[in-house]
Amino acid sequence: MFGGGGRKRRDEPQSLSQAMQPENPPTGGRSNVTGFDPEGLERAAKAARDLDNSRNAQAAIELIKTQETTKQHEAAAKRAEMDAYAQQMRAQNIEKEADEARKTLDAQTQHDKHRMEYQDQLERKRQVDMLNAQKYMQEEQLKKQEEIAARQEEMRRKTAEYEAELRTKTEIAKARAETEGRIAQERQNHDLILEKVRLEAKEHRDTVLQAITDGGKILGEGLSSYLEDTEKLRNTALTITGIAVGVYTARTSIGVAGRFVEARLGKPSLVRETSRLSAGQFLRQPLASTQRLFGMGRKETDALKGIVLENNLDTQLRKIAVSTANTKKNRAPFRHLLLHGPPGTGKTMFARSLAECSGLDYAILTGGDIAPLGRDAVTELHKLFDWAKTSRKGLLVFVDEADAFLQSRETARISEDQRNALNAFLFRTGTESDQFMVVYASNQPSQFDEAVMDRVDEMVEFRLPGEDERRAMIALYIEKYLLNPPGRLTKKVTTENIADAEIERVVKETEGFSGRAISKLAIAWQAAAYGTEGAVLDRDTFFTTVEHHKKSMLTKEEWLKHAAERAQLLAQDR
Ligand SMILES: Nc1ncnc2c1ncn2[C@@H]1O[C@H](COP(=O)(O)OP(=O)(O)OP(=O)(O)O)[C@@H](O)[C@H]1O
Repeated sequence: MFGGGGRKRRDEPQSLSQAMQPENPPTGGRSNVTGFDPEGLERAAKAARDLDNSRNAQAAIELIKTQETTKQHEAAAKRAEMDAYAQQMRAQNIEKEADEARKTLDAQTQHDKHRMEYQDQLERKRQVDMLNAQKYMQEEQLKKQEEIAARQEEMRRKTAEYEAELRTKTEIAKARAETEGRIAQERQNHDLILEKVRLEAKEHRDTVLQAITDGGKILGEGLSSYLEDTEKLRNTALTITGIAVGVYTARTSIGVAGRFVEARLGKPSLVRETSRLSAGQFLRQPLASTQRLFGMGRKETDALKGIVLENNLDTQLRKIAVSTANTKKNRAPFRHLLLHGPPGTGKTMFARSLAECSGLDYAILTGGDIAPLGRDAVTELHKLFDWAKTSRKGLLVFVDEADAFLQSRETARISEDQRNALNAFLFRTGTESDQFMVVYASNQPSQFDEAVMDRVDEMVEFRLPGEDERRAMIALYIEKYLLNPPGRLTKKVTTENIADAEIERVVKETEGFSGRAISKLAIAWQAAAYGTEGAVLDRDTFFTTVEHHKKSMLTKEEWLKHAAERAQLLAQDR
């Protein structure tokens, strides 16, 4: 190609014989010095010459050339193949590299994710630690404040004692000085005083003698005229009898009032409401109170009056009421009850009614009142049970929201004071008693301490009212607040276009309502009616009020849900 077209190269042999010609032909014939035998070469040269001279030499050369070209083409094809192969390999390499890069990126992303998660965990942990530290600091602070308060109280007490002691000493010294002074003076004035006394005695004697003389004279005259007048005699007898009766009544009343004042003063602060008579009540309703005191009033016999319950629960509660009344009659030990279920389902109502029907007094306390009492809670609880023991009739102690106070000592985080209060409560309720029965009410009884659970003899579950119960409750409260409101002065409500179909619709719409919610709904109907001229409740207002109530209930539920979630998160963080 580079040799100038088809020109032959300078050293290229022109023929086969040339090609076979030895370059340096041996000069000295057959030499055996190197062991090389030239004869073969000569024969080959001769053969080549023969070939040159042959007619087919040119064709043979052409053939060789053609073969050579073919080989060159083959080599080129091979090269192209190799190039293609190299290309393919390069493409594969690129793909591999991309693959590797992707994997590296994935690994990097994963690593970053783990790092972020770890950082997040660290951050959470840091916050939890911070919260714990803050809590610890607050507790420490509180402890310190309590210690300071205790120290101050101690100092105040000591100062007061010291002051009292000083005051006493001063008083004694003053009294002594005064007495001594008076004695000295008395001694000095002795004669004068003697004279004065003598004169006073004489004067007194004269006055008395004169008075007796005058009195005798008047009395003699008066008595004789009085005895002669029978009208006056009868009047006198009546007056004396009246005075005697008055004195006797006053003495008895003072005794009774005294007993009530004592009872009132002794009422423990933990008791929020009680059926035991108080002095205030006695003064406000003397007649009713006296009747109650001596058990003269009309006694309720139906423990479930005004309480709407599903059939099974109704039966269970009636049995409890009968057995409690018999327990009291037979002076057997009372059984303790646990009433559990959602708020506003009638637990308190039943406890009150149970006490009334079984002839017991009742006292209502709330679990939430115990914690704020701090270390005084123990004393107050002892006071409560001591007071319970003084009840003549026997006392039903109703502990509302009991879970707030009787939480498990194992799981719940309760303070030392609460723990002591719980222990005091357990101590006082540990043995059977025929003086008081405890009725616990709770929305979350699962949080109770094991020992409290152990003290419960019977458990009763109150559920949200079903359709039938809601129907009965709506009827009950429509009667109570709209058609026949209690009290002579309360105005009756006139309903317009409200019949069974409307009530039925409300029964459906109030699904999920508690007894309390239904009674509040009836009160809202009443309020809406009182807002009109003539106290009328029409159909539209009837349903709008229900709608409004439902919305409020949903909002409340939302809030409660959020509060529960927040509490859960807090608990997790802890
Ligand atoms: N079963 C019911 N039948 C009739 N009225 C009911 C019933 N349940 C609740 N109510 C009404 O709801 C009011 C509140 O009921 P109660 O105080 O007995 O509920 P509770 O279960 O003790 O609630 P909490 O757990 O909040 O103390 C009652 O005064 C009454 O008007």
